[in-house]
Amino acid sequence: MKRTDFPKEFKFGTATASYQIEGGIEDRSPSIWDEFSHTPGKTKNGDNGDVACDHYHRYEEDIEIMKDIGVDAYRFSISWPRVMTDGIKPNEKGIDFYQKLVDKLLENNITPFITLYHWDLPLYLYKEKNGWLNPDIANYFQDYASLMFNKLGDRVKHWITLNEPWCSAFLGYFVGEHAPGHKDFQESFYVAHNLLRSHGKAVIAFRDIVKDGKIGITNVVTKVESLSNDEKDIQAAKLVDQYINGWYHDPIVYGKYPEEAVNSLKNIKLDIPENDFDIISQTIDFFGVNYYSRQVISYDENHPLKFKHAEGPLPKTEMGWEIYPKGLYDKLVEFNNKYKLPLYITENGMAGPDKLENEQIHDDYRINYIKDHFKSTLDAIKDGVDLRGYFIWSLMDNFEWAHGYSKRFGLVYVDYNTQKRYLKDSALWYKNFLLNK
Ligand SMILES: OC[C@@H]1[C@@H](O)[C@H](O)[C@@H](O)c2[nH]c(CCc3ccccc3)c[n+]21
Repeated sequence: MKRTDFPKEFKFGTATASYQIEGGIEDRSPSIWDEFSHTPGKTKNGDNGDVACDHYHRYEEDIEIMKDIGVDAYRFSISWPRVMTDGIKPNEKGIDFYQKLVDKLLENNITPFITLYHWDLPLYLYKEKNGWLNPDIANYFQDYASLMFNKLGDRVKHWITLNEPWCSAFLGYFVGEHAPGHKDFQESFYVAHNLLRSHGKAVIAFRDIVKDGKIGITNVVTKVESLSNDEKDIQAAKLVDQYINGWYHDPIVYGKYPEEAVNSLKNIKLDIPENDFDIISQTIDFFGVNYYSRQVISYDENHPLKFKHAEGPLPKTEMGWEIYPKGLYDKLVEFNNKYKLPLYITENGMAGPDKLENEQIHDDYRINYIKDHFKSTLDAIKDGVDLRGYFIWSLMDNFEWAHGYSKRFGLVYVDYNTQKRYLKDSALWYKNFLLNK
């Protein structure tokens, strides 16, 4: 498989997120992830993003590395608390950082794709305004989005409103594994709804400000399969697919939540003002798909959503996620048929047992993972999927949320003691692939 097997305009890239790589906390106000990671017991080894990959001070070097690898595009997120103090007052120093970042990318012919929200909500908005639980958060988000569109929209034409609202709502407000660490089932549905309303308000602003731009939303897209042919397991898997995938895609395209999932939530209040879906279902230009693996589901009476995860038999990554490239093909074809929107794979990659030896990292497992998922991508394109790009997660090893720095997803290895970067064999492979070798 060669690069020229893909459409000429297809964009190959790599991706990161602000809290996971920037550090530079001295020049920004705090986010919910600063408070969460500094709370004992919340992250592995008490790791936090205070320094991370020190990208805030090393962004020029990191762009040089991307140039060397030869990527067409780079997906990164803006730190809301960096560009607006407490999420409210524009901070010119923070805005200036992203101005320089964008200009340096463009100088190197790397197309910027900006994610407005990749989980680092300004702490003030959480503490004083109740964060995503407050319907008014959509106005704060629209103000933030408008500021960024006005400041960067002349040069940045590809925007993603939210990264994985499912994670923000479910992991942040029900499971409690992510910031702000709530464990309230009902809250997680209010949060999901306010995230979608915020998305819609940002799209409305975008249409006024960046008339020649493209905007979408990225969600985790997981292939959900039933553990058995037992009717209960099949039904449980179908509902999980609706809770994770449908819940964040159907309202945007169809203007309503998935019916069976709604009906299954007997004791969940979803008292929704009628025009909310008019806001949420603003036309978008693409869906971003973050694909990593599948979930094997069986029925479980004791779970509020009546399901439990089953251990699949396939080889797994360091995250314990099965390696399942067929799932990517299946979801791309399904989404293409169901939503009829252009798609970007905004994240795909793996955490590996990466070891630095003689300034090299031999990650053949990651090369094979990427090749297998590229193959699924090419098969989907050949079968008619309107797929426009693929961003490998991640450019470099970084802060992996509750796992801290214990999980390495990068094409580039980061020695956190020295902040030195080392291209892994997978980065060298990607470089040759992009040269069509
Ligand atoms: O876990 C690898 C990456 C994160 O580093 C990204 O920030 C995030 O966008 C992202 N999403 C997923 C799939 C959903 C998921 C997120 C966190 C934990 C478990 C599953 C994997 N990843």
